[in-house]
Amino acid sequence: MKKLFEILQEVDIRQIFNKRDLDVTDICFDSRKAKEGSVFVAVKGTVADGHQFIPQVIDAGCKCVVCEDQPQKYPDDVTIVVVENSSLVLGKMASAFYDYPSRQLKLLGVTGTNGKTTIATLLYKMVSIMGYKAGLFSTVANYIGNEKVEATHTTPDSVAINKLMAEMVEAGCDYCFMEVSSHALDQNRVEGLQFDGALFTNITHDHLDYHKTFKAYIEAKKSFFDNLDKEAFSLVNADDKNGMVMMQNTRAAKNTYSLKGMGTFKAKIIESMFEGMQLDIDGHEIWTQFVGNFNAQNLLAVYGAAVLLGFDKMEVLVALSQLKSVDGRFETIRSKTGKTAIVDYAHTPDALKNVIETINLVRQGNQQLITVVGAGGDRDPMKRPEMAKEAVQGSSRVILTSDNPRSEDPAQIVEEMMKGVTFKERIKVLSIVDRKEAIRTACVVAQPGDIILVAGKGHETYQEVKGVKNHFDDREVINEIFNAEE
Ligand SMILES: CC(=O)N[C@H]1[C@@H](OP(=O)(O)OP(=O)(O)OC[C@H]2O[C@@H](n3ccc(=O)[nH]c3=O)[C@H](O)[C@@H]2O)O[C@H](CO)[C@@H](O)[C@@H]1O[C@H](C)C(=O)N[C@@H](C)C(=O)N[C@H](CCC(=O)O)C(=O)O
Ligand SMILES: Nc1ncnc2c1ncn2[C@@H]1O[C@H](COP(=O)(O)OP(=O)(O)OP(=O)(O)O)[C@@H](O)[C@H]1O
Ligand SMILES: N[C@H](CCC[C@H](N)C(=O)O)C(=O)O
Ligand SMILES: [Mg+2]
Repeated sequence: MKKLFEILQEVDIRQIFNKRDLDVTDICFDSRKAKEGSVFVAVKGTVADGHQFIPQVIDAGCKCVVCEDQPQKYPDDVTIVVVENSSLVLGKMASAFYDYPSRQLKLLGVTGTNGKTTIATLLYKMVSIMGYKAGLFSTVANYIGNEKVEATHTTPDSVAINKLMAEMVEAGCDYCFMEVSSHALDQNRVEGLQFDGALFTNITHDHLDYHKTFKAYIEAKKSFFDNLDKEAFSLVNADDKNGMVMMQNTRAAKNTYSLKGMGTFKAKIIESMFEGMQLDIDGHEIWTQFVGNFNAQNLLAVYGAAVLLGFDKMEVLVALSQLKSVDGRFETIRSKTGKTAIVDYAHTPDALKNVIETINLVRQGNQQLITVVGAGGDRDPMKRPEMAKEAVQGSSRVILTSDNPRSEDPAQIVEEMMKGVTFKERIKVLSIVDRKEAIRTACVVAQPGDIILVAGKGHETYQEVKGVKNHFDDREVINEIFNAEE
């Protein structure tokens, strides 16, 4: 429990009505969860406006409301705090309520279209190998040390972040690694957190349904770097054409990583195989259990971030060579008959292109690549034809299927993907809307030695259809089919 004035300490208040020394038991921004003792923060969202629900929360017993527009009527025993921007204030209040946990941890945030989960998870695993306790916020799961906490978002809301981070501090974590999505940046979910470092991977086509323009999408990512303290470090991928843009207005120390040219941290791929690749990182050769140009970039980013966090370079390199692939990212399953399936979370055109290029780099001439891929419903529709185009260009055959259709008709999504396939290319494309059937067909068509890429859902263990999440796991489906093979 805290006093209201304590959690408002770092907040710019425009006006305050009634008393400040109220007891506060929790911070709430959803009227449906408000109770006596809650401070209700009215946030203008993408669908609704929290201000609409102020009468309801007062009825529920709330004695304090933080808002942008002063309500016309409210009882005398309710404190009204008027601020410029409620969602910014929500982050600051949440930090204060939980005793500023981000200031008690070494906190690194990772942003970019692809690679966030991979890099944040590998850093979390790496510092654990080196003997430190760490926390993780990721798409796949959150962790407090070894304790797994289910993730609902890539980056949760600011109250959930601070609550979990306080538990990390309580559990004795020294480090925290966090994926920072563009939605989170746009909605100020990380406001009030003190980052020691920020990392940028890349920016390519995604989420234009939300951000509308690519410029706005870049701006959202860039805001992360604009808001860093001068004691923090930034680390960006210099091989991405918007890498340097991220650091244009930052006060933080500027660092880059690059496989292609100059950079604070540099690496080269020496040899690639299915099982892994030999890398030269900063003049040292190491064997890693990852493949692909993008994974070389990810590993270099992990190395750079760890060094900037103060770890010994040689110790970092040793730990790097011990790291294994992340759940649902380039996960390999082999059949008794010699077929190889790869499950990967590539759900953007760029990720799909990269993963297919990687497979083509290590596949022998006589091995066919059969790609099974779909695109999510209620998400950026513009990426659909692009994803099909990438799949067709790099594969021997393609089966277009359903991902998470959500509220949409999956057959319609497949048709939209089909628009990216030219008439001439159609001969190598099949549409099978049922994902299980699509995977089964790919496995049947494949000959011993062939590779089946099942892309888009990675670690997911459900398929969301019309608001219902049905159990579905690409890896389970593949194992079942492979086990039934003679
Ligand atoms: C589009 C989007 O990002 N929406 C997020 C946003 O909700 P919103 O702005 O739409 O909320 P709203 O419904 O307009 O309501 C506005 C306010 O009124 C309140 N309200 C609403 C109804 C009511 O009865 N009472 C009430 O008080 C709401 O609690 C809210 O404070 O803020 C909520 C709280 O933080 C999020 O849970 C919610 O995530 C939705 C569920 C979501 O699916 N988000 C996805 C797209 C997302 O965030 N994805 C990224 C990953 C993307 C990637 O990189 O791949 C992520 O970080 O997970
Ligand atoms: N550095 C990278 N550049 C491009 N593609 C990548 C990179 N790293 C991983 N990928 C591809 O993108 C997919 C998703 O990777 P990852 O989960 O690490 O990204 P993410 O940024 O966390 O995605 P999300 O926004 O969905 O949380 C991987 O399965 C792989 O195909
Ligand atoms: N974080 C991404 C995940 C997409 C995964 C894909 N399987 C889908 O459901 O579209 C998003 O919300 O756009
Ligand atoms: Mg992620």
